[in-house]
Amino acid sequence: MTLRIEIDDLAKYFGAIKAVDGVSFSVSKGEVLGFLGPNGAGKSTTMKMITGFLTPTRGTVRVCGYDVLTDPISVKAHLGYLPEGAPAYADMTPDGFLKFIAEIRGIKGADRRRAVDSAAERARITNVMYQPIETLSKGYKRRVGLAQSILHNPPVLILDEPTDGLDPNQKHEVRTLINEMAEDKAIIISTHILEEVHALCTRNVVIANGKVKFDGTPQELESKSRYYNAVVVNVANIEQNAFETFLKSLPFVAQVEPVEGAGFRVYPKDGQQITAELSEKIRENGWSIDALHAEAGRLDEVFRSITMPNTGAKN
Ligand SMILES: Nc1ncnc2c1ncn2[C@@H]1O[C@H](COP(=O)(O)OP(=O)(O)OP(=O)(O)O)[C@@H](O)[C@H]1O
Repeated sequence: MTLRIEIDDLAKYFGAIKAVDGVSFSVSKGEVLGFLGPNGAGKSTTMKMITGFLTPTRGTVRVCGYDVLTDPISVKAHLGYLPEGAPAYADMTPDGFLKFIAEIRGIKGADRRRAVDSAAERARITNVMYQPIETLSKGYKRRVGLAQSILHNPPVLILDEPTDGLDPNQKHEVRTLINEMAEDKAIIISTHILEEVHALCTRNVVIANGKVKFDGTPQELESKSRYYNAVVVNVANIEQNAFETFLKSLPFVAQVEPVEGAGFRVYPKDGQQITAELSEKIRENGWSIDALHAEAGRLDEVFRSITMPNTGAKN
């Protein structure tokens, strides 16, 4: 495992606001770290400190072994950063903007053309290269930002909500691009989208109120949800009260609650998978199943259970 990003006791205070308060984690080559948390948790502030755009109040950041405070130029050379929102320089074309960024990064001559063409191709923007950025759709603007971040083929990528504002097809394309790049880079992405946690991330760090609340795999994260492996089930040819009693009598069921117009939500004992067993028991009774599906976890609900463990949510 090659450590590419090392963050130790990182903090940023804005007056009395502790935006980031003692965050530590590291990211290795081949990892895509999903950096998650509710609004105002401190994600963007952390990313800005990793990329050298904000000076920490306390703590250290090392990128490929270079300290962001003492060696900011080496850090910037080794990382690509997609900030929130759209690129500045709205009156430039993507071609002009990318050439300009290449120039700043010291990429010249034939190398510059090659770097611009390759980044444009990977970010799928070759068809809009000569159109002013301000006239592009939100999705294309986002992809121009992404092209900028990978222009110098950096070993480390920091992407702040890379799929924000994209339609489902564009989201899919950007996720594919990130997956393509994942093998030989260390990547941090911030996101609000649970689907992305599964589609992209090998590991997740959740922060809230500037502190790390969780560091683990996507599966471990999802298991924090009270809906983890819960099943919603409805049958046609049995009276509802009798069906509820039957469900509660099953040995692998912890809890049953009615779902408005859709039967019952069944919570498993010990978070186990119960879909197959449950459908078998129902069929044994000769009832026909109208609906039976595992509950999809919800990221906001997972955040709640991690950050507010005393509200009845699972912890
Ligand atoms: N320049 C600043 N001056 C004062 N407070 C700030 C500044 N930047 C951020 N904050 C505060 O720091 C906290 C963390 O903000 P940050 O933008 O890092 O959160 P976030 O997790 O990225 O949120 P979101 O998901 O909404 O983008 C918030 O309370 C925010 O208001």
